[in-house]
Amino acid sequence: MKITIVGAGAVGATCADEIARAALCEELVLLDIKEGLAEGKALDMMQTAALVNFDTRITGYTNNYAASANSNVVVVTSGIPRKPGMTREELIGTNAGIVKSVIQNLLQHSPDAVVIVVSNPMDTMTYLTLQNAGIPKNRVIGMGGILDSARFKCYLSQALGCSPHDLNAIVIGGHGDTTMIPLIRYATWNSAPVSSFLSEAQCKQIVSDTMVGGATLTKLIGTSAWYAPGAAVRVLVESVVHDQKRLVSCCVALDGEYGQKDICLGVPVVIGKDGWEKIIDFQLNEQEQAQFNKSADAVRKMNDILKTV
Ligand SMILES: NC(=O)c1ccc[n+]([C@@H]2O[C@H](COP(=O)([O-])OP(=O)(O)OC[C@H]3O[C@@H](n4cnc5c(N)ncnc54)[C@H](O)[C@@H]3O)[C@@H](O)[C@H]2O)c1
Ligand SMILES: O=C(O)C[C@H](O)C(=O)O
Repeated sequence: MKITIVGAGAVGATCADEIARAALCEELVLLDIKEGLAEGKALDMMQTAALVNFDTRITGYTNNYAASANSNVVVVTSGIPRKPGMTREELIGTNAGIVKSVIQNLLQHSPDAVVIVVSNPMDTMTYLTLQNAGIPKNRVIGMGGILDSARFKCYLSQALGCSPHDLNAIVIGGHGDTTMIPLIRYATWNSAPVSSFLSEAQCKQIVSDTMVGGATLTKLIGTSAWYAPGAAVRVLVESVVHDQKRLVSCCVALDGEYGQKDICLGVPVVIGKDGWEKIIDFQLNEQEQAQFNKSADAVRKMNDILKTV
């Protein structure tokens, strides 16, 4: 098994660390445009192998896509992160060009890979990837909803005073401060609806905290997050590598599902060895469907900007 991660910055390096420690592949390639960065981070991580006991060979390269040849999974984290006060959408002008060229280079050497898109604005970068990759839609997965769902569970566990492991909660829609839809109606504490234990005001607060989860971290840190994003990518990669069929929220191409077409947006999907296998219909109620449609409208507007950048 071979995995390549492009972008050896905060998120890319954390993904590599998580994937190596979980022993998901024999070969892990880290690529960056910045001279020496991927080489250095790969070497640093290899020096943890004897301490944390993994056998993955991690190598780093500057712009050498030949080294990524025949990867089974590729993860795209290259691009700029936002700064406090910015939205993810503001990154489109810089990141669209980066993602487009990175995808072309990657697929030239690994035409059969499953592609995981992380760079922001992620929904639009996933759409851009799908438009340019020329590979089956099931092999293009945007990472966002799985991270947002983990944040949702974090806030729920704090309010309930419970273990996040005992929670089931999912966020669908766009991966944006205003486009995310935490499905509170479906959130359960080991099968019991969380609304049985939390007031309406508490539920509302958790939903709004979840939606701005990334912005809150960006304000605190000065740049965007990497630990939970890296762990979220690892869960997706694990489900592909071990054909686990995990049901998680990911950004995928919709063709009529959830009432939307010609767009990539977060929905519950089953992830297996060939990418996302099927979309699961959670039967949204009228209000949730209206929120989903509004989210799609906003993401579609962002996708339109691709024509001009
Ligand atoms: N989808 C998500 O849930 C999610 C979560 C966290 C971060 N992100 C996004 O991921 C991206 C990376 O965030 P980060 O914190 O790692 O940023 P970072 O600045 O730490 O790292 C980005 C890396 O990309 C590299 N890069 C830039 N252009 C490149 C190119 N053409 N080829 C190869 N490498 C290139 C840079 O040199 C840098 O090392 C940002 O766009 C951020 O918004 C998304
Ligand atoms: O918030 C960001 O800009 C980065 C990422 O999308 C996140 O949710 O952590």
